[in-house]
Amino acid sequence: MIKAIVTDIEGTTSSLSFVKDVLFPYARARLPDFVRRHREQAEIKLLLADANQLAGGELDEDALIAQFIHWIDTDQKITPLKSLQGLIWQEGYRNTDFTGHVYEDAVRNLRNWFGLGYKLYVYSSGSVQAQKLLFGYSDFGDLTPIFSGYFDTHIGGKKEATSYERIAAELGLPAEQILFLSDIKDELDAARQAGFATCWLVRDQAPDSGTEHVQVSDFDGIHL
Ligand SMILES: CSCCC(=O)C(=O)COP(=O)(O)O
Ligand SMILES: [Mg+2]
Repeated sequence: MIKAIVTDIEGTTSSLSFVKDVLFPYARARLPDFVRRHREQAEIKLLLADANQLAGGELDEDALIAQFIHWIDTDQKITPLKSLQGLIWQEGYRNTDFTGHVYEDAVRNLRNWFGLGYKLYVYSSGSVQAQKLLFGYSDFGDLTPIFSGYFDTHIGGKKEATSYERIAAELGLPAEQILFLSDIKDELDAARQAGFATCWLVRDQAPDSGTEHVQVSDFDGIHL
Protein backbone atom coordinates (compact mmCIF):
# COMPACT_ATOMS: atom_id res chain seq x y z
CA MET A 1 0.00 0.00 0.00
CA ILE A 2 1.39 3.39 -1.02
CA LYS A 3 1.95 5.77 1.92
CA ALA A 4 4.17 8.43 0.36
CA ILE A 5 4.63 10.01 -3.06
CA VAL A 6 7.92 11.47 -4.21
CA THR A 7 7.66 13.64 -7.30
CA ASP A 8 10.11 15.01 -9.82
CA ILE A 9 9.49 18.57 -11.04
CA GLU A 10 10.66 19.26 -14.61
CA GLY A 11 8.41 17.37 -17.04
CA THR A 12 6.34 15.91 -14.19
CA THR A 13 4.64 18.57 -12.04
CA SER A 14 5.90 21.39 -14.26
CA SER A 15 6.62 21.98 -17.92
CA LEU A 16 9.99 21.41 -19.54
CA SER A 17 9.52 24.73 -21.25
CA PHE A 18 9.18 26.69 -17.99
CA VAL A 19 12.52 25.30 -16.79
CA LYS A 20 14.39 25.50 -20.11
CA ASP A 21 12.89 28.69 -21.59
CA VAL A 22 12.24 30.76 -18.47
CA LEU A 23 14.34 29.62 -15.49
CA PHE A 24 17.58 28.61 -17.19
CA PRO A 25 17.91 31.74 -19.40
CA TYR A 26 17.02 33.97 -16.43
CA ALA A 27 19.87 32.51 -14.35
CA ARG A 28 22.25 32.44 -17.33
CA ALA A 29 21.78 36.15 -18.05
CA ARG A 30 22.25 37.22 -14.42
CA LEU A 31 24.91 34.76 -13.27
CA PRO A 32 28.06 36.81 -14.08
CA ASP A 33 26.80 39.91 -12.30
CA PHE A 34 25.37 37.87 -9.40
CA VAL A 35 28.70 36.14 -8.77
CA ARG A 36 30.61 39.44 -8.89
CA ARG A 37 28.14 41.19 -6.54
CA HIS A 38 28.05 38.37 -3.97
CA ARG A 39 31.54 36.87 -4.21
CA GLU A 40 32.41 37.91 -0.62
CA GLN A 41 29.39 36.20 0.97
CA ALA A 42 30.29 33.03 2.85
CA GLU A 43 27.64 30.90 1.10
CA ILE A 44 28.77 32.05 -2.36
CA LYS A 45 32.44 31.60 -1.52
CA LEU A 46 31.82 27.99 -0.53
CA LEU A 47 29.77 27.32 -3.62
CA LEU A 48 32.43 28.82 -5.91
CA ALA A 49 35.15 26.76 -4.21
CA ASP A 50 33.04 23.64 -4.64
CA ALA A 51 32.50 24.38 -8.34
CA ASN A 52 36.19 25.11 -8.85
CA GLN A 53 37.09 21.75 -7.36
CA LEU A 54 34.55 19.94 -9.56
CA ALA A 55 35.96 21.75 -12.60
CA GLY A 56 39.26 20.17 -11.65
CA GLY A 57 41.40 23.26 -11.50
CA GLU A 58 42.36 26.62 -10.21
CA LEU A 59 39.99 28.64 -12.36
CA ASP A 60 39.93 32.41 -11.97
CA GLU A 61 36.56 34.12 -11.59
CA ASP A 62 35.97 34.72 -15.31
CA ALA A 63 36.86 31.12 -16.19
CA LEU A 64 34.63 29.84 -13.41
CA ILE A 65 31.72 31.95 -14.67
CA ALA A 66 32.32 30.55 -18.17
CA GLN A 67 32.28 27.04 -16.65
CA PHE A 68 28.91 27.71 -14.97
CA ILE A 69 27.50 28.99 -18.27
CA HIS A 70 28.76 25.87 -20.05
CA TRP A 71 27.09 23.68 -17.39
CA ILE A 72 23.82 25.57 -17.89
CA ASP A 73 24.01 25.26 -21.69
CA THR A 74 24.63 21.52 -21.45
CA ASP A 75 22.00 21.07 -18.69
CA GLN A 76 24.40 19.47 -16.25
CA LYS A 77 23.03 18.67 -12.82
CA ILE A 78 26.06 19.99 -10.92
CA THR A 79 25.19 20.67 -7.28
CA PRO A 80 26.90 24.11 -6.87
CA LEU A 81 25.37 25.28 -10.16
CA LYS A 82 21.93 24.21 -8.94
CA SER A 83 22.46 26.08 -5.65
CA LEU A 84 23.58 29.20 -7.51
CA GLN A 85 20.59 29.06 -9.87
CA GLY A 86 18.27 28.81 -6.86
CA LEU A 87 19.76 31.97 -5.36
CA ILE A 88 19.35 33.87 -8.64
CA TRP A 89 15.78 32.63 -9.18
CA GLN A 90 14.90 33.88 -5.70
CA GLU A 91 15.28 37.44 -7.02
CA GLY A 92 13.07 36.57 -10.02
CA TYR A 93 10.25 35.12 -7.94
CA ARG A 94 10.39 37.95 -5.41
CA ASN A 95 10.33 40.58 -8.16
CA THR A 96 7.41 38.67 -9.81
CA ASP A 97 9.45 38.36 -13.02
CA PHE A 98 7.73 34.93 -13.25
CA THR A 99 5.71 32.46 -11.18
CA GLY A 100 6.36 28.74 -10.85
CA HIS A 101 4.62 26.71 -13.52
CA VAL A 102 2.71 23.71 -12.17
CA TYR A 103 0.21 21.73 -14.26
CA GLU A 104 -3.39 22.04 -13.08
CA ASP A 105 -3.80 18.24 -12.99
CA ALA A 106 -0.73 17.98 -10.76
CA VAL A 107 -1.96 20.60 -8.29
CA ARG A 108 -5.46 19.12 -8.10
CA ASN A 109 -4.24 15.57 -7.48
CA LEU A 110 -1.44 16.53 -5.09
CA ARG A 111 -3.95 18.53 -3.02
CA ASN A 112 -6.36 15.59 -3.07
CA TRP A 113 -3.68 13.09 -1.99
CA PHE A 114 -2.55 15.44 0.75
CA GLY A 115 -6.16 15.65 1.98
CA LEU A 116 -6.37 11.84 1.97
CA GLY A 117 -3.32 11.64 4.23
CA TYR A 118 -0.55 10.67 1.79
CA LYS A 119 2.83 12.22 2.57
CA LEU A 120 4.18 14.22 -0.35
CA TYR A 121 7.85 14.86 -1.14
CA VAL A 122 9.82 16.42 -3.97
CA TYR A 123 13.01 15.04 -5.48
CA SER A 124 14.55 17.26 -8.15
CA SER A 125 17.99 18.14 -9.47
CA GLY A 126 17.01 21.74 -8.72
CA SER A 127 18.20 22.75 -5.23
CA VAL A 128 15.83 22.41 -2.28
CA GLN A 129 15.67 26.21 -2.17
CA ALA A 130 14.70 26.31 -5.88
CA GLN A 131 12.02 23.66 -5.28
CA LYS A 132 10.51 25.63 -2.39
CA LEU A 133 10.52 28.79 -4.52
CA LEU A 134 8.79 27.12 -7.48
CA PHE A 135 6.01 25.69 -5.30
CA GLY A 136 5.94 28.68 -2.95
CA TYR A 137 5.46 31.17 -5.81
CA SER A 138 3.47 28.87 -8.08
CA ASP A 139 0.75 29.83 -10.56
CA PHE A 140 -1.66 28.38 -7.96
CA GLY A 141 -0.24 30.26 -4.98
CA ASP A 142 1.79 28.79 -2.15
CA LEU A 143 1.75 25.00 -2.43
CA THR A 144 4.53 24.35 0.10
CA PRO A 145 2.13 23.41 2.96
CA ILE A 146 1.22 20.16 1.15
CA PHE A 147 4.82 18.91 1.05
CA SER A 148 6.49 17.12 3.95
CA GLY A 149 10.04 17.36 2.59
CA TYR A 150 12.37 18.04 -0.31
CA PHE A 151 15.42 16.23 -1.72
CA ASP A 152 18.01 17.43 -4.20
CA THR A 153 21.35 16.14 -5.50
CA HIS A 154 22.89 16.42 -2.03
CA ILE A 155 21.27 13.01 -1.45
CA GLY A 156 22.75 11.72 -4.73
CA GLY A 157 22.00 11.73 -8.45
CA LYS A 158 18.53 10.90 -9.67
CA LYS A 159 19.73 8.04 -11.85
CA GLU A 160 21.40 6.20 -8.95
CA ALA A 161 19.49 3.58 -6.94
CA THR A 162 21.38 4.49 -3.76
CA SER A 163 19.72 7.94 -3.78
CA TYR A 164 16.29 6.31 -3.54
CA GLU A 165 17.51 3.94 -0.81
CA ARG A 166 18.63 7.00 1.17
CA ILE A 167 15.29 8.72 0.59
CA ALA A 168 13.38 5.65 1.82
CA ALA A 169 15.60 5.61 4.92
CA GLU A 170 14.91 9.33 5.51
CA LEU A 171 11.18 8.76 5.13
CA GLY A 172 11.34 5.75 7.45
CA LEU A 173 9.22 3.70 5.05
CA PRO A 174 9.76 0.44 3.16
CA ALA A 175 10.60 1.31 -0.46
CA GLU A 176 7.52 -0.49 -1.82
CA GLN A 177 5.27 1.94 0.08
CA ILE A 178 6.74 4.90 -1.82
CA LEU A 179 5.62 5.93 -5.30
CA PHE A 180 8.09 7.88 -7.44
CA LEU A 181 6.79 10.04 -10.29
CA SER A 182 9.06 11.16 -13.12
CA ASP A 183 9.25 11.83 -16.85
CA ILE A 184 12.72 10.24 -17.19
CA LYS A 185 13.05 6.48 -17.64
CA ASP A 186 16.57 6.26 -16.16
CA GLU A 187 15.33 7.89 -12.96
CA LEU A 188 12.38 5.51 -12.77
CA ASP A 189 14.69 2.54 -13.37
CA ALA A 190 16.90 3.64 -10.47
CA ALA A 191 13.90 4.09 -8.17
CA ARG A 192 12.53 0.70 -9.21
CA GLN A 193 15.91 -0.90 -8.54
CA ALA A 194 15.68 0.47 -5.00
CA GLY A 195 12.23 -1.13 -4.64
CA PHE A 196 10.00 1.95 -5.18
CA ALA A 197 6.70 1.80 -7.04
CA THR A 198 7.04 3.97 -10.14
CA CYS A 199 4.89 5.96 -12.51
CA TRP A 200 6.09 7.52 -15.76
CA LEU A 201 4.57 10.89 -16.70
CA VAL A 202 4.77 10.76 -20.47
CA ARG A 203 2.71 13.94 -20.98
CA ASP A 204 3.55 14.97 -24.60
CA GLN A 205 5.96 12.10 -25.29
CA ALA A 206 4.90 8.98 -27.19
CA PRO A 207 4.31 6.06 -24.77
CA ASP A 208 7.20 3.58 -24.56
CA SER A 209 6.36 -0.05 -25.23
CA GLY A 210 8.04 -2.78 -23.25
CA THR A 211 8.59 -0.81 -20.05
CA GLU A 212 7.79 -2.08 -16.57
CA HIS A 213 6.73 1.39 -15.44
CA VAL A 214 3.07 2.41 -15.45
CA GLN A 215 2.72 5.26 -17.97
CA VAL A 216 0.21 8.09 -17.69
CA SER A 217 -0.28 11.26 -19.67
CA ASP A 218 -1.11 13.34 -16.59
CA PHE A 219 -1.75 13.05 -12.84
CA ASP A 220 -5.42 12.12 -13.42
CA GLY A 221 -4.20 8.75 -14.69
CA ILE A 222 -2.48 7.89 -11.39
CA HIS A 223 -4.49 5.50 -9.21
CA LEU A 224 -3.06 4.91 -5.74
C1 LIG B 1 13.49 23.25 -8.92
S1 LIG B 1 13.04 23.89 -10.45
C2 LIG B 1 14.42 23.77 -11.47
C3 LIG B 1 14.66 22.40 -11.91
C4 LIG B 1 16.06 22.21 -12.36
O1 LIG B 1 16.93 23.03 -12.11
C5 LIG B 1 16.38 21.04 -13.07
O2 LIG B 1 17.54 20.82 -13.41
C6 LIG B 1 15.33 20.05 -13.40
O3 LIG B 1 15.52 18.95 -12.67
P1 LIG B 1 14.39 17.83 -12.43
O4 LIG B 1 15.14 16.86 -11.58
O5 LIG B 1 13.24 18.46 -11.74
O6 LIG B 1 14.03 17.24 -13.74
MG1 LIG C 1 12.02 15.51 -14.84
